[in-house]
Amino acid sequence: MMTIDHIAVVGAGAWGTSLALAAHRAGRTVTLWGRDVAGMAASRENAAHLPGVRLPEAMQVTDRIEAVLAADAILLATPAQTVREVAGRLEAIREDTPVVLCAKGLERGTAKRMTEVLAEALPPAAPAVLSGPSFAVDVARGLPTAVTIAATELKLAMALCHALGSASFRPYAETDMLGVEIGGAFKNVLAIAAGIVAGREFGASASAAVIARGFAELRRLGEAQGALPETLMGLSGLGDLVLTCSSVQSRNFAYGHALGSGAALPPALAEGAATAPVARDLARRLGVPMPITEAVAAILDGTLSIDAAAEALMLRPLKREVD
Ligand SMILES: NC(=O)C1=CN([C@@H]2O[C@H](COP(=O)(O)OP(=O)(O)OC[C@H]3O[C@@H](n4cnc5c(N)ncnc54)[C@H](OP(=O)(O)O)[C@@H]3O)[C@@H](O)[C@H]2O)C=CC1
Ligand SMILES: O=C(CO)COP(=O)(O)O
Repeated sequence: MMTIDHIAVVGAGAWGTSLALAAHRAGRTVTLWGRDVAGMAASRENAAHLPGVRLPEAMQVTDRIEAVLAADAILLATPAQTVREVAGRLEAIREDTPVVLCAKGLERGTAKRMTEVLAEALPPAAPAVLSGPSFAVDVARGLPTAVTIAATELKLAMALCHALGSASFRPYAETDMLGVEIGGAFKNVLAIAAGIVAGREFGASASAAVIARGFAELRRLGEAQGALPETLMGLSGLGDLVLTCSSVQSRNFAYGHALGSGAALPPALAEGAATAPVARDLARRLGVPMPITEAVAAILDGTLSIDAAAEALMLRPLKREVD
């Protein structure tokens, strides 16, 4: 079996730092790269994103991209809209170096998935995707977490699972990269919808309806592109949807909650805000009905009020549930 000993993580935000800790706990040699990490390297703490979590001395924290290039596998954990630029900086990697995409989003402007972006920006990479219900702070603290790692070749996905798995971090291998990517990107849009529902105090029944009908949209969008239903019902689809639609710990949910309650929008990253209009346009192109996504995109661009969106969703023509 392919052996992965040295793991480099590109992106020293909440997720990149947590994944570096997971790799360290799994016994790997770990390099964490960030663009402004001198303070973190000295203090052994990511004070901005994971205060109070100590980084082990054995973990190399660096702003030198050359330190990443020799790794056996690279986890790319910067936000979705930066993946093209950041991947481009890795052009000197060895042919077929596994590059694991950890961002959850679609690229603005192109509507491309992260694997499509990587194929264009870094052709020598062997792509993989890591996604699933996993708050960075839970992973950083070593709380039990399960995710999916997908690659076209099962043996690469399995090698990555072996490299990252530990008693607190359990990856499952998968070959349906497309399904895993769609689940991870699209659940953020639905988490904003669920946040809006909670912030506007539409009630617990409405929250459950958004999760179930939102999942119907996720499934339709995924299947229209060839994703497997089992993947969409797995950790990266249904699993992450349930997590982020039910916790204010989710930045996407918190963003929606602020919209719904009229509070100031939080400054933290909410990937779903960029993905919503992209997913809406993609769905229209594919002829897939996605009314909740349409509503979120319209609320975000200011063309529809929350109350008008809720009324329009409730008064859509009555239909069979499974259609
Ligand atoms: N946080 C979580 O619980 C989880 C997050 N994810 C996904 O991981 C991705 C990253 O999220 P997360 O880590 O939480 O976000 P954060 O906001 O915590 O961190 C983003 C990091 O990316 C860095 N960054 C941004 N732009 C660039 C760039 N152009 N070049 C280099 N570095 C850059 C930032 O650097 P700087 O500090 O210098 O600005 C920052 O360190 C998202 O797609 C998210 O959906 C997935 C699962 C869980
Ligand atoms: O993807 C996540 C958990 O699986 C994190 O969600 P947020 O980006 O909404 O915080």
